[in-house]
Amino acid sequence: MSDQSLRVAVLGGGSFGTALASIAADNGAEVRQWMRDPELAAQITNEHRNGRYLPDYAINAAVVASTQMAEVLEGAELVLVAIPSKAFREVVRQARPLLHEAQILVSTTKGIQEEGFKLMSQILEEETGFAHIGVISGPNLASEIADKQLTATVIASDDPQTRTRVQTALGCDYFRVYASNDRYGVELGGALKNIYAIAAGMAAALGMGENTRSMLMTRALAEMSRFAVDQGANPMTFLGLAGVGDLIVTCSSALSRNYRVGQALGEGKSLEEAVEALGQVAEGVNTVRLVRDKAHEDGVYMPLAEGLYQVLFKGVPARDMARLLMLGEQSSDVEFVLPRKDVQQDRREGGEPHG
Ligand SMILES: NC(=O)C1=CN([C@@H]2O[C@H](COP(=O)(O)OP(=O)(O)OC[C@H]3O[C@@H](n4cnc5c(N)ncnc54)[C@H](OP(=O)(O)O)[C@@H]3O)[C@@H](O)[C@H]2O)C=CC1
Ligand SMILES: O=C(CO)COP(=O)(O)O
Repeated sequence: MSDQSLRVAVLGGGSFGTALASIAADNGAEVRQWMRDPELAAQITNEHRNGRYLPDYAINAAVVASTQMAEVLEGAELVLVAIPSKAFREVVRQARPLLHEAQILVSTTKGIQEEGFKLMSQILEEETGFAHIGVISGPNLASEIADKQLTATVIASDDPQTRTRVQTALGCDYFRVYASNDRYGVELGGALKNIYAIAAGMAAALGMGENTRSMLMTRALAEMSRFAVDQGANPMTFLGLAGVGDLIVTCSSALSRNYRVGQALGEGKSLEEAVEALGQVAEGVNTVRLVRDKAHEDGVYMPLAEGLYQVLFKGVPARDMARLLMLGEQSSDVEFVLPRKDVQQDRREGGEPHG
């Protein structure tokens, strides 16, 4: 699927941005990558290595990195934005005068902006008003992609041109790109699963078994899709790569930064110590707080997110919280088949004291 005519710009010099830049270059595109660290930019361009974020992997030698955003964006048809959610809007604002309407803008970031509970593609839309906007999300551990492990992702956009252009730009013999038109659902899936990855890392550190991990992941999927439906997303999206696919990988692997934060917490470190030891962004820490608050506000039942919030921010010991969660409501397995309210009703009619 060689794409020699294409120019790709990647904003962000972290692990995922670098892995995607290398794929596009493997595919024959002319790739420029922007970052603010001049030493790292020189290392990528000259040594074809990202010593800070992906030290063990070779990057395609055609990737040219720079701290000059104008050079990177000039002539780019496709712009991938791989910047953590806290700095995303600031970087898009910096880029805005250099962008033009014909460009395809794609977020790769799995996080939420606190003000207005905005997802990253909504920020792209607000800041530019462009028509070609999309999101990449899926089970995509950056180091495995850099190692060319067989991987799949999703490009989600309601714009067909965005979907097909990204499929040809990034699809290759080790990276498959599936299409979705549920941009909101795909993006929400990527952000939400980080919450449960922290919980899974914590459960592993506490010595909990495989049954527990399976229960956690499956109930996480129920909780994520319940929240998504409340927010107007299509719950079927959660059956795909950006839902259950990303949930599986992030809840199973210490290559996930969110999982590693959970592990550190389970080993008894404080949140500050866990985040500091990681040295990179774990989006889930912020997401758990935002989602828990939003769920409260909107009346969505999210016991796992609430429990994790109590552990992270209120000092409740993780093991005590796990026990408490086991005493919570025994509700419907798949609530799109048997609604939760029907189970509650059955229990009331059956004379149970607690609904
Ligand atoms: N890594 C992965 O496996 C995957 C990550 N993602 C998502 O991709 C998003 C970001 O990519 P990822 O590469 O992982 O991130 P990293 O944490 O590896 O790197 C973050 C990058 O963003 C830069 N950055 C941070 N703040 C600013 C700022 N204010 N101005 C300019 N640059 C800034 C950093 O620069 P500096 O070094 O100078 O601080 C660095 O280049 C994450 O939010 C994550 O959800 C999605 C799929 C997989
Ligand atoms: O999103 C990811 C894998 O799909 C990476 O997760 P982390 O941000 O937890 O490393």
